[in-house]
Amino acid sequence: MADDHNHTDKHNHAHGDARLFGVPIELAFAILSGVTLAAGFAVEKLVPSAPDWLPLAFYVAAYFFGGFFTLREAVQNALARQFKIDSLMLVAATGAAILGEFAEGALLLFLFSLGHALESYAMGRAKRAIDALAELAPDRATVLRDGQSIEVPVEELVVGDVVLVRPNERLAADGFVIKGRSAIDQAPVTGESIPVDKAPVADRAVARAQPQALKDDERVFAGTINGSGALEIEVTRIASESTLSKVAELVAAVETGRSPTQRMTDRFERIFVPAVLVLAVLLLFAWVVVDEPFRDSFYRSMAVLVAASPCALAIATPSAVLSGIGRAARSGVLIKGGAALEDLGTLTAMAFDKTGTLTEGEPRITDVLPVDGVEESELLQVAVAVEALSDHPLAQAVVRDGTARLGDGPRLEAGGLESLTGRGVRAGLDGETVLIGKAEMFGADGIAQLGEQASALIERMRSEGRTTMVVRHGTRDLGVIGLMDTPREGAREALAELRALGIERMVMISGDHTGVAEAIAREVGLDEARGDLMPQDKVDTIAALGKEGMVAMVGDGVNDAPAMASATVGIAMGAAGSDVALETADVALMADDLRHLPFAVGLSRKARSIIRQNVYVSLGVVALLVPATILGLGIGPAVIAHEGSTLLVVFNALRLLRYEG
Ligand SMILES: Nc1ncnc2c1ncn2[C@@H]1O[C@H](COP(=O)(O)OP(=O)(O)OP(=O)(O)O)[C@@H](O)[C@H]1O
Ligand SMILES: [Zn+2]
Repeated sequence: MADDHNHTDKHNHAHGDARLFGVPIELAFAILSGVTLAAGFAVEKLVPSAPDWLPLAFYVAAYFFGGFFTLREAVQNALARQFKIDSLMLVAATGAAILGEFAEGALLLFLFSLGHALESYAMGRAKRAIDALAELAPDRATVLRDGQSIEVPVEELVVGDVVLVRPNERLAADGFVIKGRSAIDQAPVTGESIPVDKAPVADRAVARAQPQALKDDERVFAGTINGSGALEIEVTRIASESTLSKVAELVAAVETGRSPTQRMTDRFERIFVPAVLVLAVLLLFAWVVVDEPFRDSFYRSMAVLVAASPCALAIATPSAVLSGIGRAARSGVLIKGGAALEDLGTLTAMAFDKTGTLTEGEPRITDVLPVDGVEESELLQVAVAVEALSDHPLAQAVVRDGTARLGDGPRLEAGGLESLTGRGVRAGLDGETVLIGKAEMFGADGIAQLGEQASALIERMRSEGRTTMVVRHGTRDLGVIGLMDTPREGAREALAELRALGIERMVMISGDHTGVAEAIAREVGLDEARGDLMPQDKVDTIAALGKEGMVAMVGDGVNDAPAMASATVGIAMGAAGSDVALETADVALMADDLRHLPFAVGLSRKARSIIRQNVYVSLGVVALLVPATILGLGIGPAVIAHEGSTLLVVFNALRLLRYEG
């Protein structure tokens, strides 16, 4: 009795796009069934002189058109060793025919097929909202090859091609800008409402070698819309691997059946459906108990089957999940499945990574404080030489700003970098060891204590909210470097909105010093910050929060993967630039914008409430209809109520496509 819930999927796959007289073929058949039924009925009632076989022929035609797709599906299900209670409609219709009630049976099949055709159509709308994503990128691109500009289909683009983008044209490929400036509307991919300014990369070879390190103002995406400047871009990904096609692929593959509500309804159906079958069989023998002909008992039994068929319940959740995910994708929020969608709406706590999540992730050097007897240039030279080997965001900042401060001074060469996770780095320089990292790294694990002066400098800078690192060469502390990252624009606003939505507990978790973490937390309006956490401590913190309720971990998805995995929902930011983030997170915000978070939570809340309404309506209708049919309600009204509730549920779910936050 498996897989009742994916029956609409089958509808769409089995007879997806076929059309007859311009309408979907399933709907056309349903209408033909209605027309032939009406004709048969008219002939039977209005033309007494007509031969008996004439209305019968019309009814048989109505049976054919009304039953065709249901029969085909029943056969397909049977071959796949599955059973759907819908198939019993055929039993009921056959029964009616055997009893000579052709008009009644044809009415049953007509209404049933009409309802299901409309249901498929409505579900198709939610699906089309998703498929439309992939079609945002143009089919053709203008490329520069051997000095000539030629137009090629996007499938023929290769990595390294130079694509010309005219003003106001849609981009055909992911890549980076090599010539020209323009503001690009990235809404189709990232959901950002304001166009993003783009400029050429400084060094093409570097950009080509490390496309994942491209900055927001260099990187461009297929499917986005160019502004008023002409651009030349170098392609970094072939069309089928563009961010847009990945998103479309991930969304299309979304598992609608695994949400908490869906699991509950599946369990319910596993008990309910056999119970209905038993009841129907018992009712066949009603004539033994009450004084009535067998045909009345049979008719009642069929009516009960129709009434009890839980089609609306089966589609209650998938329809809402599909619509919700489609709507989210349109705003640059990728929600991977029904479970993520529903969980997102029940969150009570959220943990945030600091760097790159609540802050811009572009720290700058604010202070360079050598100890007495050391020159600033020596401190910087050593720091730059070692950090050049590390890819930590702090290291990149030290290299960038340090080099700028050093000007044309001599450069040193370090080697043998080893990173001490969550604390700092170690490398060799001039035959001696260099240690760079947070103060807590010193005085443990066989690393000598910090000198007095360095400790004092650290204290002072931390009280000002600076991220600090000590530089030691051999046995000498050279000094301290202070850095500062700016809070992300919109972070404060987003957190306030989340609080208003009822996320009671919001905590920053950071590997940085607690004092620094607290300073940033205050700036963005978070009331709780935990610092000095090693990766494992972050996982433990999430687990502890998880004991109190549903918790999400918001990070960049790259080095927070373990913490994200231990949360109920792992949310990655800036996923448009990172495949890892896109693939590992449960929810991916394509843009680097926290303001999409309240939108996602709000949408999920709405989805949950729609799912709840749908479940109540489906169960409510069945609960009313079953006793009503036992007491004598006819098959016709039962089918109308059955199909009506199914359609109500699907159209209710489609409201999510119009959600505006
Ligand atoms: N390459 C490095 N150079 C200097 N210090 C480093 C380096 N790597 C790590 N550290 C120190 O270790 C601390 C923790 O680093 P880690 O990468 O675990 O931080 P994080 O938790 O990812 O950062 P955040 O909480 O700021 O997002 C940093 O704040 C820094 O003091
Ligand atoms: Zn149905």
